Amino acid sequence: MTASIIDGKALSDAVKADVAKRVQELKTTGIVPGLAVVLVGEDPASQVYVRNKAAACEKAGLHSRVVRLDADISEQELLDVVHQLNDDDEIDGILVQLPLPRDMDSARVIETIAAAKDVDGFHISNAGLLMTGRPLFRPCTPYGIMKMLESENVSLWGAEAVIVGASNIVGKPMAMLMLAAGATVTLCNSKTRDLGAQTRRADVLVVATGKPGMVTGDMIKPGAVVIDVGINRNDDGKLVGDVDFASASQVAGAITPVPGGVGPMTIAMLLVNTLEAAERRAAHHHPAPVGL
Ligand SMILES: Nc1nc(=O)c2c([nH]1)NC[C@@H]1CN(c3ccc(C(=O)N[C@@H](CCC(=O)O)C(=O)O)cc3)C=[N+]21
Repeated sequence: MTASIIDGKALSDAVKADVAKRVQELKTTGIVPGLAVVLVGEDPASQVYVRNKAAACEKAGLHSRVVRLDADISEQELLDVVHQLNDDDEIDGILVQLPLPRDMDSARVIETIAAAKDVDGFHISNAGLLMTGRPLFRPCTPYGIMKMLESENVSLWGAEAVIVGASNIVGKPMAMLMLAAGATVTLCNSKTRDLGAQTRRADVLVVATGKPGMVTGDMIKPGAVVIDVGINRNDDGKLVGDVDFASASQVAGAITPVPGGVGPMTIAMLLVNTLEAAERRAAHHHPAPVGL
């Protein structure tokens, strides 16, 4: 069998075109959605992502602001910047690029972002809302994966979903979204005893470990849908996922490529979340009557 390739780039373009349309509608009410991206330090990979996010905002008509801070800034200075953005009426969404340098307490920084502006969905309030079935912001990567499965008509109702990697930003929220969609969810981690025995049960397999080539074709059930969240740069500078694409695509029914799979969807869903934050602001916004 040769898997069909799930085109995340094409779907992300469609999602962003829809966002652009809704942004134009919102602008007729006088509201422009605004995203602030805070980048601490000069990690080259982070620079690329931040540039891509700003470009995507511009193209869809959102206002974006990149706040660049020195790597040696104190945690308190970073918290002050976050407070200012919380109070800034032009900003609907705040994203602090992770990982933060050195000894900074990223949990403390994330908990300082106003939950209503936490378009990453990483704040404990948003994690709790998601877990209890009334999400405000869904974390962008798992949200994008749900969109991809929906667009491929993959039903999760009663399906076996196996997730490899239990991070707060991908694995755990992914499990919550798939559970809510009716899947029986298995969440594996680095201690899982026989990983292949778990992954071979999956109708839908999500791999988010940060280890290139971790999942190979022999670990996949024939015909399964395989979602590769990994973005690793190998020795010759090429981007590769956490799944060994060559062997996996011989067994899977459908698979996401790297690049051009999950990554572009993550950015598209960031725009969706920012738009929705602005739409909620519009719903609460009551301009003073003319003449008063
Ligand atoms: N607070 C926070 N929120 C994030 O969402 C966040 C973050 N921190 N830190 C870093 C990671 C990484 N991330 C990516 C998004 C898109 C692509 C993407 O579009 N990738 C392209 C390739 C880009 C390239 O060529 O390098 C693709 O897969 O096709 C990659 C990586 C968001 N992150």
